Amino acid sequence: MTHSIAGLYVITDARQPRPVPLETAVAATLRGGARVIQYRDKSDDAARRQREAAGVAAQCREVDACFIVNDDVELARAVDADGVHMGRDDGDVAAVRAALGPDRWVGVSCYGDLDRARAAIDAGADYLAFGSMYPSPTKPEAAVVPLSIFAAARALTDRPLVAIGGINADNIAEVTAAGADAVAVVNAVSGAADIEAATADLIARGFGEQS
Ligand SMILES: Cc1ncc(COP(=O)(O)OP(=O)(O)O)c(N)n1
Ligand SMILES: Cc1ncsc1CCOP(=O)(O)O
Ligand SMILES: [Mg+2]
Repeated sequence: MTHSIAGLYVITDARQPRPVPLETAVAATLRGGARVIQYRDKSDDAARRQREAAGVAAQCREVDACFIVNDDVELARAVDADGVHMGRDDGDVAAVRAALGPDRWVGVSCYGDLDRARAAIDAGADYLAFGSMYPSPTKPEAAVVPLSIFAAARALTDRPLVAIGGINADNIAEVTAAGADAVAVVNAVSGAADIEAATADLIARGFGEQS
């Protein structure tokens, strides 16, 4: 497995029409220092998804950033992504692990559920995501999970732990202090007037200066 799941983990904005062209937004967040990018698009426009994911994959490859595809293992394989992220509605983790082989990341959403985390580990997950940590502007229906989930999850595994949901410049430091290895954001980056500066600011506040 190449790359690491650590630091700021930027998820692309699924809104259509896009407020900022996807390529422009990804280029800015990479310039700001993000080195984990997830392509997240909830539409059924397969041609656009394929085209966009291939474009983001190429942008990530240029700077050796890790590229993850949300939900869709076939798309991840088609664009030679570094991994896939799976939630509760996205299929069987063990089957995805087998389909992707040992060299690509399989990330699994555990929400606030440690039983789900145990099952994900047993099924071969490489990293575990927890959240929503705060009310999320992107997913307002998501239940909020206490910060103590990271200490509890750390007792289960050494795998990277990712925090997601409502994380911004004001609260990212308390999430990393609670034990998250990586912090996934949508709105704190894609909703910013200056995506490059917002990315650099989140990294500095959450992780200190990254090289
Ligand atoms: C890093 C990361 N963590 C959690 C999620 C959420 O996955 P899921 O619950 O499947 O919800 P959708 O993103 O598919 O709406 C994620 N995408 N990435
Ligand atoms: C996909 C997802 N899953 C839980 S919250 C969330 C959205 C995160 O977006 P934001 O960083 O804008 O709250
Ligand atoms: Mg999903």
